[in-house]
Amino acid sequence: MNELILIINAGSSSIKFSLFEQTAADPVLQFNGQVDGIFTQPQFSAKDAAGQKIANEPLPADAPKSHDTALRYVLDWLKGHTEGRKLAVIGHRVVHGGTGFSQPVRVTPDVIAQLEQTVPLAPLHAPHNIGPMKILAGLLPDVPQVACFDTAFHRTQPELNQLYALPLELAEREGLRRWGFHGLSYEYIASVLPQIDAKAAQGRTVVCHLGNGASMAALLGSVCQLTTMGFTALEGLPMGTRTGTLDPAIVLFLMTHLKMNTAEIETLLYKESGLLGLSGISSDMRELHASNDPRAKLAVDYFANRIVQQVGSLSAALQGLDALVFTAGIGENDEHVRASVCKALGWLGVELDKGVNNTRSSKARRISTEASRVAVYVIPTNEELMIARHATRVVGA
Ligand SMILES: Nc1ncnc2c1ncn2[C@@H]1O[C@H](COP(=O)(O)OP(=O)(O)O)[C@@H](O)[C@H]1O
Ligand SMILES: CC(=O)OP(=O)(O)O
Ligand SMILES: [Mg+2]
Repeated sequence: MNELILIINAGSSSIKFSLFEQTAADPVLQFNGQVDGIFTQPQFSAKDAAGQKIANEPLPADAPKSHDTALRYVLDWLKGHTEGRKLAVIGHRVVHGGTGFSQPVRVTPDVIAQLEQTVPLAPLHAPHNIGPMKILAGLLPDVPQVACFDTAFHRTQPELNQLYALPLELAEREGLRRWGFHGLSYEYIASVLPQIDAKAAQGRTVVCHLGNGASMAALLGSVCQLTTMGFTALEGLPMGTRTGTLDPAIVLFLMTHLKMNTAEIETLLYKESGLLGLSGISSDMRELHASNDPRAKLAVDYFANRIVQQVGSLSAALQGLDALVFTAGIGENDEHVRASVCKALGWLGVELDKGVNNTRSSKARRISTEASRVAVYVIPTNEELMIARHATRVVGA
């Protein structure tokens, strides 16, 4: 029987996992699932390869609410579903590769020590990316682990698009550059685009990764030219609880005028702003659409407006636009956000097919009319498959 590949994609409030079987061709999915609401109401769910729900249960109420508890719950469940099967490799999504990593690497104690330096650069993610590596090294010391980085895909951006206008020596010494994130998602989209739209794959495509964290990337011939996130996953679009781009002088004002300290400002920028801060209601698009409160509408409108502005900026970097792709939680599921973005892009030749846009599906699909000058697609992302491909290659090498 073929060996298995386990993928862990730990987010700020969830741990997603996928189990693949190794084959001579692409890894084949067996199960996937997650524990979400880790700090609120931790809930475990899992699906089989056909997408059927095979588990959906709350974690024990008396267990500590932590990533550690969530990971152990996932591993226990997997044990019962992988009886007698050998695990060949474990792959991890790591949000920030810092200056040290621009390629997937085998996890060693030295790699973990280097990754620990990146915690201040990705406070919502890095601790939860590193934690599972340590737990799994203890539980399964013989299984190799591979770390795959969200920042790696963006190293192709032209130098001008990676720089900040800071003194060059300081920026170089401290790694103050526009790293970019969600690279595994963009890499997956770039890998399937040739089958969906060969012209766009060779041409100019803007991908909108709109999840709880949200960013956009301009791809020329599937190679990244510009992305909206920068030194950290705070720059660019507003997000569930993150501000997106701000005038940095606001931070100085908070420090000098309101006497806020670093921890308070970090909490404000990462956890209390974005859709949650604007609406005062929720970080979740579903709850905002369900609300009649004008502030819920304000938050949704603000989000869509920023996306439209970024399409302008990214299209300028590409000198035109052949295709626009929506992906991740909001991009794949939210027809309202897609419709308002596309409506505002009418001047660019975007024409949405409303019927297709409003039809729910988990498949990749074109949602623009045949006449639309820019082709618009919804393409479900698959960061886990991308990690499985990398992990297999790294341990095979
Ligand atoms: N059916 C839906 N309609 C609108 N938005 C949705 C829907 N399902 C999920 N979302 C949005 O997607 C977000 C989660 O996206 P996801 O890509 O899983 O984020 P992350 O990986 O950053 O946790 C939720 O916070 C919510 O805003
Ligand atoms: C980089 C980032 O924001 O990741 P996520 O969308 O998973 O929070
Ligand atoms: Mg995500």
